[in-house]
Amino acid sequence: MARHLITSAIPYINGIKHLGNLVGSQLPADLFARYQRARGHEVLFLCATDEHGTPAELAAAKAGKPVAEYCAEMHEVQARIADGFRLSFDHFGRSSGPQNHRLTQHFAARLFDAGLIEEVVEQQMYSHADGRFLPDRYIEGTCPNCGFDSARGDQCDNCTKQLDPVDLINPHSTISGSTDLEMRETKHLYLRQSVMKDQLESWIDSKTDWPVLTTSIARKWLHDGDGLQDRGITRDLDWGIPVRRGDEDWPGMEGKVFYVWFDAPIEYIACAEEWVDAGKGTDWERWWRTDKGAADVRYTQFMGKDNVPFHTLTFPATILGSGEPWKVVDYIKSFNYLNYEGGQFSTSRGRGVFMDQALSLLPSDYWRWWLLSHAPESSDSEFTWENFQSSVNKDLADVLGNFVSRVTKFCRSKFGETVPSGGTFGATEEALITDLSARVETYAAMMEAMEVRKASQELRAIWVVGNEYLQTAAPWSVYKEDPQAAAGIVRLSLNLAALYAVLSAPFIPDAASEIATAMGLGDLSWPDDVPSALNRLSEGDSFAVPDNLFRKITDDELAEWKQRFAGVRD
Ligand SMILES: Nc1ncnc2c1ncn2[C@@H]1O[C@H](COP(=O)(O)OP(=O)(O)OP(=O)(O)O)[C@@H](O)[C@H]1O
Ligand SMILES: [Zn+2]
Repeated sequence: MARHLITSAIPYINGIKHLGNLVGSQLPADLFARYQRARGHEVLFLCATDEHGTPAELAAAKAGKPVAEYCAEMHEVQARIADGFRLSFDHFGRSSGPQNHRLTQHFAARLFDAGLIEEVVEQQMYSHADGRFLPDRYIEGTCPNCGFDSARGDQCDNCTKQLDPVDLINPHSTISGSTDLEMRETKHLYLRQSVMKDQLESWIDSKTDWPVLTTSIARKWLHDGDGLQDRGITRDLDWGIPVRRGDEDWPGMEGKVFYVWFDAPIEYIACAEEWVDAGKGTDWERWWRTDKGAADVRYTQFMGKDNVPFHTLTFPATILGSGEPWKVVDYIKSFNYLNYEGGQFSTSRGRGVFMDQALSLLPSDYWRWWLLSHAPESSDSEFTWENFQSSVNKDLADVLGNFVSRVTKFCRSKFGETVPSGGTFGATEEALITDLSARVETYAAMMEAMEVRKASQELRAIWVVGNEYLQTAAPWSVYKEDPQAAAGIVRLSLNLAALYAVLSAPFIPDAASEIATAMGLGDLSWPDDVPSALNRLSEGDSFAVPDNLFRKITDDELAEWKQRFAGVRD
């Protein structure tokens, strides 16, 4: 039995996530976790909300709530929606929890002792009207690069250039609108990533099996311009993890907090501690400390491309730089972007379909199937309502749903709701079993490799094979001449339905469990081989005809939804 630690990029707290966020991180991580559990492996699957930083403060201010209260509420909202999508986290934590405070302060102390943190006195924008510094998104102005007039202090949303507040032309405070700003001295901590460049580079070079998307982004940051830059890891903000050196004060850093990108990945570790503190596990270090039992853990991370630099460089620099035996990631599965109807999904602009809205239209399996089978792996992909309708109707309703419905209904009409006896396997059945054996092997290999689209294609092909078999074997015709032979075909087909439940569960867990329940399958453990899997239901076992598993999306619905989601969410 292998041990898999799996983390999804932690979703930011400032709103409900869109379908792009879901398919770029949590959903494929869930697919992999479900698959590894089905294979009998020990899995710890963690996710959390990412709660610090200026966007959280701004969103709370807009909602008229204290930021801590806002985050607590939004965490509950995100947790509930994650449940709705059947995301099978072992724990869904919070980066603002006390565990993460302690660990983040601990790492900062270790890095300081190792000479990897530098104290820098620098100039930052100070607003007289607001009586505070204006980091990141608290300041807006004209982009020096492209001329966009509402570029933020940390980045221009138009040209994506990373900015420093001091770069902005005609800057103003986003709190008060005031332009009465001045440059003031303030002290900040910098993580000396540049010192670790060679170590990080040879570590990245050793990852020859990683997606090119992951390693190419890491290399770009290692080499572009003057090479890997040191990064400011503190901010003049109230909301965040106070800058402390372990449990001691940090002279000169009073009133400052760590930057969100420093503490967010540390939450992957803190979340395991939260999992124990919540009474769900007993030993978190067994997953995270190689000196305390984590040496045999395989750690896989899932994320969208914009998160790659922090996971390939900043976070590894943090944990390697600590000099302590923390588990380092073994594989980073990254994704391109899912776009929406000819443009981008955007939380800030309310563009696209958001997770809560999706669930109000259709059950989660419909979305899970479409999103995973169109995952933006080798390039960006695009959600269109037409494509969604066509995939759902064809793959789920016409292929899988139809197969299960036809075979169970036919059996009930001729043999009743028990698996019929009699009949033998002929050449058609032998060919089917050979074909399926090869396909199931390919499917498993694709799941193992996290080739999400290819795995979905193979699963669909496995469903198609069943339909074709039923079409060729035609038990409804055979029955007229030879009911025994028809019984054999039906028994095999019922077993196929049961096998489909097992194989499909990582993608569409609700439908899979409906099929399994209808077939009287007690467990969804992975088959050792196809021939024995097709004997799981024996003669005389009872089954039920499941309710219509999937319904079709009508043209009227398509038109209505397309229009409803064309604008901007309020
Ligand atoms: N359009 C997209 N397609 C795929 N993955 C995405 C997309 N947008 C964001 N992601 C990924 O979603 C995960 C969660 O993102 P997060 O909550 O930080 O929002 P974000 O990146 O700020 O997105 P947005 O700006 O649209 O809110 C991250 O791993 C991110 O890389
Ligand atoms: Zn710009």
